Amino acid sequence: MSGLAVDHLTLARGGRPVLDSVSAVFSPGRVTAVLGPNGAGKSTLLGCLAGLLAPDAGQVLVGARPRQTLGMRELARQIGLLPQGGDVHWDVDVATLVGLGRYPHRARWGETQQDRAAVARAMAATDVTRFATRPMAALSGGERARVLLARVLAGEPQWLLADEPLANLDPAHQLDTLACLRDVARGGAGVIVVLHDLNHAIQVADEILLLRDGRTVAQGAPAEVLTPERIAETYGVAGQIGTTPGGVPFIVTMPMAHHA
Ligand SMILES: Nc1ncnc2c1ncn2[C@@H]1O[C@H](COP(=O)(O)OP(=O)(O)OP(=O)(O)O)[C@@H](O)[C@H]1O
Repeated sequence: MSGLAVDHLTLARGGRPVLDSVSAVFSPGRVTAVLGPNGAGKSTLLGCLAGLLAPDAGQVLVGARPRQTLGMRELARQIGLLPQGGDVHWDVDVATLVGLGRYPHRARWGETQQDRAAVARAMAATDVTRFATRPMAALSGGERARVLLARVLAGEPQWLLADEPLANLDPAHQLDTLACLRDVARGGAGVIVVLHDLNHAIQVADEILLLRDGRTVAQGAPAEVLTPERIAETYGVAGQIGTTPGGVPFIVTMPMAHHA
């Protein structure tokens, strides 16, 4: 499996340019965090990568192949998307919903042992096994969010695209989810995750793609990309970068005026 790439991707939505000649390469076995202010084009980029949005110009390459040469089923096996703020509004139990994530792999004669094992692994990784028989409507927002991640994980995609997967999660489950994304990458898949919290990004990411106004500001290692200057230029806030006594890097953001 080689990389996933966008090459001079350009797209207007509502008559306005939303992606403006964005080029980037994503690597298997690595977590890339996509960062940028509201409206920067992060979700639009994921939509293009997943084949939900067609660019006006430029292209998405899956391996070395233009995305449009892949059939729907092949694309669904290769790329799993967890959309932003996704939810379900029908009466379905957790195990059934997670099982739907196996759909691109399902053989004609039904569920295999491999399907059942992948569903069990995905539910364990997201800590939803104990909800297996519960209807989705009987779960909290954060619990439902974890089930939706489990559905994507069950498909064991080669590329996991997750758009703000930590929204609605408590701090412990946020960290669990970041660890889960790292595990997915350790297993060889490429992970592309949209995040807002810069601390989550530096914790989880091998690489950061920073967008603003539909353009790439920078792509590279977290320490190279998230400098105080870039944080100021991109977000309009002051960022102070430090390290805990245990060696964990952190970033504190504050209004520019409060920055000495
Ligand atoms: N369906 C749409 N029609 C018209 N414009 C859209 C549509 N969806 C998004 N946009 C616009 O495209 C731009 C990029 O949106 P996008 O959702 O990709 O941003 P984002 O970086 O993911 O933002 P956020 O952090 O707020 O989720 C925004 O200015 C948005 O208003």
